[in-house]
Parts: sequence; structure tokens; C-alpha cells
Amino acid sequence: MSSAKQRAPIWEQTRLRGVELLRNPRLNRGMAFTEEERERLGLRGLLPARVLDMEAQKMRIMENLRRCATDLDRYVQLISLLQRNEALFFRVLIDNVTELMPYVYTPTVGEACQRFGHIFKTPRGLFISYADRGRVRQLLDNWPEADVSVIVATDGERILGLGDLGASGMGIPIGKLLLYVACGGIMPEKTLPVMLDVGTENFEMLDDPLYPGLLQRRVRGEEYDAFVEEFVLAVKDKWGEKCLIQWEDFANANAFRLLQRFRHVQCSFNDDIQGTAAVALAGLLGALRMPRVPSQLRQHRFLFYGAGSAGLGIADLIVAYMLKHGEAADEAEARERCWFVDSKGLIYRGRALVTDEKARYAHAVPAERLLEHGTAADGGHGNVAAADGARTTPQRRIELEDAVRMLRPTGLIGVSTIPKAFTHSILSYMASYQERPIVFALSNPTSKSECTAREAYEFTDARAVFASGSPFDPVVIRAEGGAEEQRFLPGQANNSYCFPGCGFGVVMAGATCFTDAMFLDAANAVAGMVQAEDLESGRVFPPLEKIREVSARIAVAVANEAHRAGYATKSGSGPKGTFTFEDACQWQYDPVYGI
Ligand SMILES: NC(=O)C1=CN([C@@H]2O[C@H](COP(=O)(O)OP(=O)(O)OC[C@H]3O[C@@H](n4cnc5c(N)ncnc54)[C@H](OP(=O)(O)O)[C@@H]3O)[C@@H](O)[C@H]2O)C=CC1
Ligand SMILES: CC(=O)C(=O)O
Ligand SMILES: [Mg+2]
Repeated sequence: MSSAKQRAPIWEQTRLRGVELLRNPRLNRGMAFTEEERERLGLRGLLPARVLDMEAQKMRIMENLRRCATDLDRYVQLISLLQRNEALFFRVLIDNVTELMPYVYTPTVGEACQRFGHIFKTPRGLFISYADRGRVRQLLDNWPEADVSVIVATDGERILGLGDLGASGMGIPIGKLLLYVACGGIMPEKTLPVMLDVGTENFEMLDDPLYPGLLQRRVRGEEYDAFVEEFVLAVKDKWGEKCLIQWEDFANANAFRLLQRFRHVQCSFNDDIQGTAAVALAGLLGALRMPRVPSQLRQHRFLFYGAGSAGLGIADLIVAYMLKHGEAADEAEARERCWFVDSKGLIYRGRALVTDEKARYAHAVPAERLLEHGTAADGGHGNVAAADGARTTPQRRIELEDAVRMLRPTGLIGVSTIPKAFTHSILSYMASYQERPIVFALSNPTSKSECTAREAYEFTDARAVFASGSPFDPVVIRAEGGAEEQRFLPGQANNSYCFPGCGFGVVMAGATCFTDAMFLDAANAVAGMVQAEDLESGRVFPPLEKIREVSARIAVAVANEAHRAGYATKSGSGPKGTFTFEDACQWQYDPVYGI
């Protein structure tokens, strides 16, 4: 996070003058144009006489935002600021990140996506629809920026926990890339949001006269894969293999396959699988430093509620960490620490309807325990494989609460999209055998959270180590029999802590591949920034105010891993070309701006 990257003064950047300049969001400075600039750029008379510096304009923006009646109104105001004065937008966002992130990101961005066709006039980014197949490369040429470094692409099928929103899901790539700039320090013009519009199964959207996407049901199968491949190859051809593609909010059935298929074709990663894993592991590493929490992962048993992209990604990184740090003899032993409940109940060895991805975490459960806890999923008349795989017994369905009672996990990780699933009964039971139960309710947006921060603390007698995907306000609570009230600052376990720094790191190194090892390093970098005072306040993450420093540290770690593994095409200023903190030169709002 050394000296800030900056652009040349406006008059060197453009030949635009007068009204045209004021209408260009990248160059417009509104009332901050100085007397000299107004003279030189033909702006006299087009602006009120007073010159207002950025601080004054920032104050005006914040005043207006705070006066808005709803969060969606705040979102709309912020996006319209972005569309008229980019430098001021990012300055406002960077300087007020804790207050404003919930509007440009989760939870409000979820609502913005649901209302996308109704609120957007000229959305940022490229809409590449299935109707454009065969000419995707030409569409990329329509994008006005010559040099793109980071693309966030979605097909809108699993937008947060809100399901299939089709082309309206474009709010997510837009929001993620705003964080790449504000939190990571990537230059705005190097970012590109992409909607791969292949239709939607959301009939409400299809019936909405303002729905902006293709009016058809989703393309699937080989046609779908060929379309995504055409996109990847077009990106490679136009911007090279180092142009990072972040896959975002794809349905589980596509997410793992696309990641594997393209990760060695183009520098790319899946944020929901890998970015989420890094942030959750960072939070767990923070939790291990809390008083009265067993300090090694191998002393824990994690029960995941939800076995999709996020859950399996987190478990895989826990396993990778344990193996790297000698906490398990082999993968099987490490995987035993992670158990899963999906929409069909607990995943155990021999259970039906378990995909290959999930099967890696299907552990043996003695048949008598299944009989004790489960209900016959088929009314008791089934004839499927037994838990020990040897005999045939009726298939048992084990619900979350029974799984908790059976396994007595030390940590419960919610990635299910099912609100209120972490009930009083479940959490108070965990607090009965575990001094400090770890409770991560990671589903987004807030309406989908498995429990609120207050519930987590209240139901565990203020002993939970809590984090959530969407932000919660501080909670003030008195433990039973406690003399004083305690104030907890719940941490936000959201991949937004990681992806901006991760992306910045691969761009800094010019990496040609994004490896799993880089996510381990990213997790360590975040965990390394957690201070004793954060832990004392109940937060297992550094405060959001430090996000740019967190991102810079992640970036250095990721770039150095790229260097070590031979994927870096650039060198840093450290010994043997390694990267240092000074190399992490982040973009700032334009320092030329203002007086
Ligand atoms: N905090 C963060 O940074 C992140 C949070 N998330 C959030 O996590 C949630 C899940 O995301 P993701 O993993 O990508 O989604 P997926 O669709 O890949 O997975 C969802 C999982 O939840 C399970 N599930 C659905 N309904 C139930 C139910 N009634 N009972 C038990 N399990 C159920 C599904 O079961 P089945 O497999 O049987 O269908 C599936 O395993 C979303 O809300 C998302 O916003 C995601 C990424 C990052
Ligand atoms: C945060 C995020 O990526 C999600 O909820 O999908
Ligand atoms: Mg996501």
C-alpha cells in the first residue's frame, strides 16, 4: 500500500471540453474544477461560480444519502453518482466503507438485483446473451476500454441466496467490481462486469415487462458449455490469459465444472467456492485464538448446513490447511473434521443422492445411531445401501438438529440460504457441551441468514464466536448471572474481505493461473491482521476500515505464491523478484481532483 497510483491531469487525458467533459463520469469533477481548469477546459458558465473541493462535495453526498428513506434509494443515489462522477463516488465509498458497503453490496445489492430492470438506466458492463453466440469476440470490441485486467462474470442463476434472477443478477458483478476498486485498489477502467445471459427459469422475471434479459428459459447442457467456452476464449484472445475472470453466483451444478474446465485455460477462480473458503478459513483461524476455544483445527468438528459451492469450498480449504500444517496424517483424516447437511438431511456414507463432490465428505455412521436419530426418508419401506455399506437398511433422513445432537460439532457453518435454521434449541444445545461454540451464519442477504447476531449470542449465553455473511449491528447483551452487559461487534465473514486483494495480487504478479495455494495464503494474510482488540470485541476479522491494507497484504501474499510457483510474469522489488508491501501500489481516487 505504497504511493497511490494516479492518473495524468484531466487536460492530458482528454480532448473533451465543456458539456461533453461534464457528461463523462471518468473525467467529470463537478464543482471541484479549479478556476484554471474551468478556463482551460471551456467550463465557464457551465458550473456555479463557487469552487467546492472534494471534502465539501463528499459532505453533500453523505448528507443526501443519510436523508434517503430506504436503502434501495441509497443504492440508486450511489449508482447515479458513479454514473456522473466516478472519482467522487470512489472517494465517498473508500472514506465511508463501513457505512456504505451494505448499500453497494450485500444486503441491498440483493434487492437492487430483484428490482434491476426497474431501477437501472444505463447499467455498467457487458451483457453477452446467448443470442450473440458466435460473435462474442466482436462484442468485447464494443467495450470502450483497451486494457481490462479483472472481469466478474455471472449467469445470474444463484444470486446470493435469492435464486435465479437471470439478467437482473448483473447487480452482483457491478457491486463486486466496485469493491475491487474501493477495497482492492484496482483502477476502475481495468474492471469489467459481464452478464452471460442464457435465459432464466424465474417466471416472475419473464412476466415482468421491465425484465432486461433474454425472454427464454435457460440454455443448458452442451450448448451452455460451448457458449461459456466461447466467452473464455474471446477474453483470452482480446486481453490475454492473464486477464482474471472471477466466476460469481453460478448454480452449483455449473460452478465446480466451469472452474475445473477453465482454470488452466484462463487465469480464473470461483469466488463462491474459493474466495468464500479463504474468508471462512481466516475467520476460523481468528476463532482459534479466542480464549476457551480449542486452538487447533484438528480439535474441532465442523457441521456445515448446506453442501453447495460455499460449504464444499470451505471444507476443502480447511482440509488443505490441516494437511499443510501437519494437523492430519492424510486427506481422509482431515475430511473427518467436516460434516454436511444438505436439503436431504445429513450426508453420510451410503446415503442416496450424494454427488461425487459431496461423497468426499460422506463419513460412516453406525447403523444404530442412524436408527436412533433419523426418520425413514421413504416411510421405512426403502431398500437402499446401509450406512456401513454392507447391509441394506431403510434410508434414514437426519435433520440438522438431530445431526447436531449426534455429532456434537464445535462449529456450525450456515451456507444453506435457509433463514432461522439455527434455532434456539440447536444453539443452546451446542452451548451446553461447548464452552465457545463457533457459529458462522454465512448465507446472504440478511433475510437468508441462518440466525441473527443477537440470536447467536442470546441462545448461547453470550458465548458464541459469531460471524455472518451480511453485516449485523453491534449487540449489547448480559449473560445469565453476569454482572455487566457485554458489547459484541459481529464480524462479516464475506468473500469481500478476500477477492479484491486476491485479484489485485494476481494482477500485480501478472499471474497466468490462480492456484488453491494462493487462497490459503490469502486466508493467512487476513487472519494475520486480526488484533487482540478485535478478538476482545468478539470479531474474528480485522475492522472493515482496514480493508485496503488487508487487500494489500493479501495481494503481496498471492503475488509471492504466484512467483514461487512459477506463474508470475512480473517481478517485485524484493530479493529475487519477490513482491513487497511497497509493490502493492493501489489506485486512489484521483489525487489531481479537488483544490
Ligand atoms: N458469506 C459469503 O461470503 C458467502 C455466502 N454465500 C451464501 O451461501 C449460501 C449458499 O451459497 P452456495 O453454496 O453457493 O449455494 P449452492 O446452491 O451451491 O448450495 C446451497 C446448499 O444449501 C442446501 N440447501 C438448500 N435448501 C436446504 C434446506 N432446506 N436444508 C438444508 N440444506 C439446504 C443445498 O442442498 P442440496 O445440495 O441438497 O441442493 C445446497 O447444498 C447463499 O445464501 C450465498 O449467498 C455464498 C458465497 C459466499
Ligand atoms: C457473498 C457472495 O458471494 C454470495 O453471497 O454469493
Ligand atoms: Mg457470490
